[in-house]
Amino acid sequence: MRTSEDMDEVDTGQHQLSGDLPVLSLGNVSKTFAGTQALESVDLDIRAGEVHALVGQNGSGKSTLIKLLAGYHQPDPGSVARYNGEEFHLGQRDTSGFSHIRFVHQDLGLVLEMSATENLALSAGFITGTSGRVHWKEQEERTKASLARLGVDLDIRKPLGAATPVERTIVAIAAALTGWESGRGLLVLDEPTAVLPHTEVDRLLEIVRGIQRLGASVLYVSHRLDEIFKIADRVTVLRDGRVVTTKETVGLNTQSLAELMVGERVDAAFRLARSPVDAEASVLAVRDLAGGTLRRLTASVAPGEILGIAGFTGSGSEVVPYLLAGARPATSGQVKLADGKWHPASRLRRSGFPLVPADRQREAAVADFTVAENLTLRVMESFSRGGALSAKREADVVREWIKKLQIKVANSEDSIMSLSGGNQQKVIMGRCLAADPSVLVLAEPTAGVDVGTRQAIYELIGGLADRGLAVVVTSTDTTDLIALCSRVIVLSRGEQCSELVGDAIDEHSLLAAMEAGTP
Ligand SMILES: Nc1ncnc2c1ncn2[C@@H]1O[C@H](COP(=O)(O)OP(=O)(O)OP(=O)(O)O)[C@@H](O)[C@H]1O
Repeated sequence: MRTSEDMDEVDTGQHQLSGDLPVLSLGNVSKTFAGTQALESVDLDIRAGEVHALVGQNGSGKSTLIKLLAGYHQPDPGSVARYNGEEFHLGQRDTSGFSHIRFVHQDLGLVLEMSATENLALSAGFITGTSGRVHWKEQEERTKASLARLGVDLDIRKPLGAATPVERTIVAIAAALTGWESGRGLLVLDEPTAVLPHTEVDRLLEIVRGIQRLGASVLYVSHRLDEIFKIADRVTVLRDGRVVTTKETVGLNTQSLAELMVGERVDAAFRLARSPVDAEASVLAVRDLAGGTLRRLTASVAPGEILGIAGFTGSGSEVVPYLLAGARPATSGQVKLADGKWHPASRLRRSGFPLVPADRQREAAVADFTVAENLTLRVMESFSRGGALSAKREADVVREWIKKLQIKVANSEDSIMSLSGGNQQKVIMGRCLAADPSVLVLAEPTAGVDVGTRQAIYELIGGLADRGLAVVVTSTDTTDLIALCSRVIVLSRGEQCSELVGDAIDEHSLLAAMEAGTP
C-alpha cells in the first residue's frame, strides 16, 4: 500500500529522450508574497507536443506559476526559465519566451457585448484601410479562418453574451492563438472547464487535441481529475508550492492522483449517507415557477433534504438558484415559505435565502474587503451590540469558518483577492453558512475547489442537513449531485423531465435523464 512518505518522495519524471528538448523548462522557480511562500524551487519541463496537466489543492501555487509565465508577477531571485533552450526572464512580457506562450485565463478576458469577430480583432488588431476604416469583411474572414483552424464553425456576428460557455472558451482560445501560425508554441489553459457541462467538456477536449495535433504543447490546469486522464500525457502535482511529482498519466488513476495532491488517503467516489426526510414537511415550495430560461418548475424541499437540480446549459437549471434566492426576478409562479401560505413568486426577492453563486469573483466576493469582512457580511447585524460591533464574536466566527472550511489564508485581515480562487469560493460558502439559514442555495458549489476540500464541503453540508438545513444545489459537475443529493430533478428546455431518487442517482442515469429530455 502507498504511504504518505512514498507520496512525499520527489520524482521529477522528466526522463527526456535524447534530442527531446523541452519547449519550456523552469528551474528553481520560487515566489514569495508578504507572509506566503507561494512557490518554492519549482522545476518543470514541458515537452514539445505534449499536453501537460498541472494539478494541486487550492492554494498550492498553480495560478501563481501561470501568472509568473504571463509576466504578471516577478519571481524570486535564482529562478530560471528557458524556451526551446534559450533563457528568458519570467515576469517580463516582452521577452522571446513570452511571445511563444499564449494564455487562456479563467475569466477568458472577453467582452461579452461584442461578437467573436470583434473580440478577435481586439486581441489581434483591427484590419484597417488607409482611411482608418475597419475592413469588416476581411476581419470576418480572419475570424472564420482562426476558428476553422480549431475545427469550429460558430456564428461570428452574435454577441458572445448569447453564446454557450464552451463557445466563449473556444473564442478565447482562438484569440489567444492569433498570430501563432506555426502552431508550435505553448498554450496555457487555466481551468478551462471549471463551469462547463459534461457534453461541452468533451467538445473542448477535442479542440485541445486538435491544438496538440498542430504541434503545440499545452499546459492544462484543472480540478476535474477525470479530464486529466482523457487529455494529458503527463501531470505535475504541486503541494504547498512545491513539485511533489511529475508522472506519465498512464499508470495513475483518479484515486492515486487525488492522493498525490492531498498527501493522504481520499475517497474520490465519496457519497454522503443520507437518512430519509419527511417529504410532506416542506420549508420551501414553488409552483409553476418561471424566469429566464426556466419555463415551469413545481418542487419543494424539506428540512434536512439536499435537492439537486440538473440539466444542460439552457435547460433552466442554471437560473433556478438565482430565482430561489431572489437574485433574479421570477416572471410567474407561486412560492410557499415558512408561514405555510402560497404567495406570488416575486416574494422570493424578500426571502433572502443565501446563495453561493457560480461566479464568485463577479457575483459574490467583495474585492475591497478582507477575508474576515467577506466571511461576516451576512451576519453583521447579529454582532451589533448597541451600535458597536462585537469584535470578539466576529473574530470567533471568522476563526470557526476558516477552520471548518480549511481556508488557506495567512491572515484573516488580508484582502480576499489575495486568496487562491478555490479559497475565495470557500469564504463565500462560509459567509452563507455563518448566517445559520433554514435554506441554502448552491450554484456550482465546488467549481475550482480541489478534490480533498470537496469532500470536506460535502461532509459539512451533509452535517448541516442532518441538523435540518434544506439545501438546493445545481451543478454542471455530476460528481457534486451524486455525492450530495437524495433527490435530483432533471430539467430540459425549461421544464421538469424526470426525477431520480436515492441510489438511482449515478453518473449514467443522470446523463441519460438529461440527454433523454434533449431534442
Ligand atoms: N497577490 C497575492 N498576494 C498574497 N498572497 C497571494 C497572492 N496571490 C496568491 N497568493 C497566495 O499564494 C498561494 C498560492 O495561490 P495560488 O492562487 O497560486 O493557488 P492555486 O493553486 O492556483 O489555487 P486554486 O486552485 O484555489 O486556484 C496561496 O496561499 C495564496 O493565498
